[in-house]
Amino acid sequence: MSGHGVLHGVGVGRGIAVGPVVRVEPAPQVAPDAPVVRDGSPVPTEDLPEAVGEAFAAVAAALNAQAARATGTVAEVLSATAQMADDPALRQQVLDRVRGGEPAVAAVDAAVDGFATLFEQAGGYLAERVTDLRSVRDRVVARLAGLPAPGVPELTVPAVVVARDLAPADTAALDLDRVLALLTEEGGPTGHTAIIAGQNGVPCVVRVAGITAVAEGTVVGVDAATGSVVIEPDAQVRAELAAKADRERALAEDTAPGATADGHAVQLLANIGTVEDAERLTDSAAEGVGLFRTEVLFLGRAQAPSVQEQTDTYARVFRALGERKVVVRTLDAGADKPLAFANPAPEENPALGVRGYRLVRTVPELLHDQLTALAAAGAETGTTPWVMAPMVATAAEARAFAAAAHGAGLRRTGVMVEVPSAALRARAVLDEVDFVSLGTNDLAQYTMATDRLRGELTDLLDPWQPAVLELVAATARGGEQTGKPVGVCGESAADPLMALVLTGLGVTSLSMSPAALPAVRFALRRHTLAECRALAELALSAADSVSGRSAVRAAVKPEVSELG
Ligand SMILES: C=C(OP(=O)(O)O)C(=O)O
Ligand SMILES: [Mg+2]
Repeated sequence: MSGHGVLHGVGVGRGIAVGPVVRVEPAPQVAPDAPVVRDGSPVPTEDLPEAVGEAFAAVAAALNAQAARATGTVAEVLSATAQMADDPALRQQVLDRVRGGEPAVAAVDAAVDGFATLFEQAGGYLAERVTDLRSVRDRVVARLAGLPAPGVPELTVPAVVVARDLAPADTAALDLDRVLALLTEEGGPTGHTAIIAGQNGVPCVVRVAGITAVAEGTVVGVDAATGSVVIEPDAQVRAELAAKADRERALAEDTAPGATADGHAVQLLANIGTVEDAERLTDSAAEGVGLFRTEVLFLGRAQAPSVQEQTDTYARVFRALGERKVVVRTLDAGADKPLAFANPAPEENPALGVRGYRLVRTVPELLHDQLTALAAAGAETGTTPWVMAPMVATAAEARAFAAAAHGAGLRRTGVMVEVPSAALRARAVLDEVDFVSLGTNDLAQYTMATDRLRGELTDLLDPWQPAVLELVAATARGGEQTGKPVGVCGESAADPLMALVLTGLGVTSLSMSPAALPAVRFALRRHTLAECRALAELALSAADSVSGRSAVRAAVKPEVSELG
């Protein structure tokens, strides 16, 4: 591909976009004694208190205006931050310090640090608001120093959003309807930002070296399947991208259930996080939902939503899916998805701590209320949800979860296999529940002892690592021995080549971001089960992840290897 240069990163799912870059400005690097600037000139000392007051007021007004134009979670995140900027106690402390002769930026930093410490000590709801406080700090300091406002910009036209990395709160504040693509310099392909982008059908490429140096307004062409970003694509590149987008649309015309060339059924399902995601599936060929990440409903809250609110939300999802299967995952808080009310105390190793199903040890009412709400929503809509727990390590945990779910009136129970111990003991786990679903994002993290949020270790986190595939194979064997379904709902299911390997290993359903379904369906349709088994053998016997993927790529039908 040509243009004024091509940058490469790790693509998430599939999708193509061409559009102008809008940058998420990073937190300003401003010295504590930097001068306060207004209209390009330094503000005299006697006017500093007025300038500081004006900076806080302007930040609050801008956030409120942005909130008023937004809806849902975006509006909530923005107005919570606006309230902080309007807080009289915070402003007073800064003004007192400035009147006492402290430089303005140092005064803002000191007052914010003081409040942040108090909030952190108070824990719970207040601790969660430290992020809002820091974001107010960054905006006020930027304004005082005469720099552009940091954080997520308001999008007036559809654009390609570029950031160093995005926190879940930043992503929540994005108006995804206007985001053509999301590009980050850092971050990892299984981080929450990438996942939210994937679920909303937004093409996303992470770890794009050099992308933050691209100027605002530059037009870029993004191809998530190949992880490439063309700077100022010429007419030929634009035509190639448009043709590729057309091919993707043509693939989507096949809406028959997932199956290999010889008719071996592999259910093709969608990953969702919200009611809106479920509603978008109305016209999709997805055979159902293989992973409903319920924590999105809990994110950014001071307290867990009530049983009634949860029931209403789950019922809306079940109604949107009608007769189709819905696999709901109970709250997976902790580690990469922290929630103040579920994880109040900081942990040294949160990924190895009290997260996922383990929360039942510390806040059992969370699981109890959620199961109650799921059962009520099932009864209200006449559906039988499949309900599974995340981060289960032992058969005993699977048994306890199934008992709790049955006690609440739920009939179909399962667990995620994300920890090597559960994969190695898959048969014993499956003796306790009706199904399992492999979370390959976490399974790779725990198998390879590699933090999934450390983007620079992506090579180790690769689901093509033969060790990870061995554990998938062990889990699938457990499924064959017990005659129970074994799905995959990690990001790896979205890779058409990997989908063939997973099928060959004995996986019975694949769940992914909806945009990835057509290519996976196409790949399956072009290979028999025996061919998938041979591909699985190639991947398992490879020396490493890179040679495994290349060997599989060289062995598949050419029209599938061309998918990228
Ligand atoms: C599907 C998974 O769960 P999450 O990405 O939400 O942790 C996984 O770990 O693969
Ligand atoms: Mg997981």
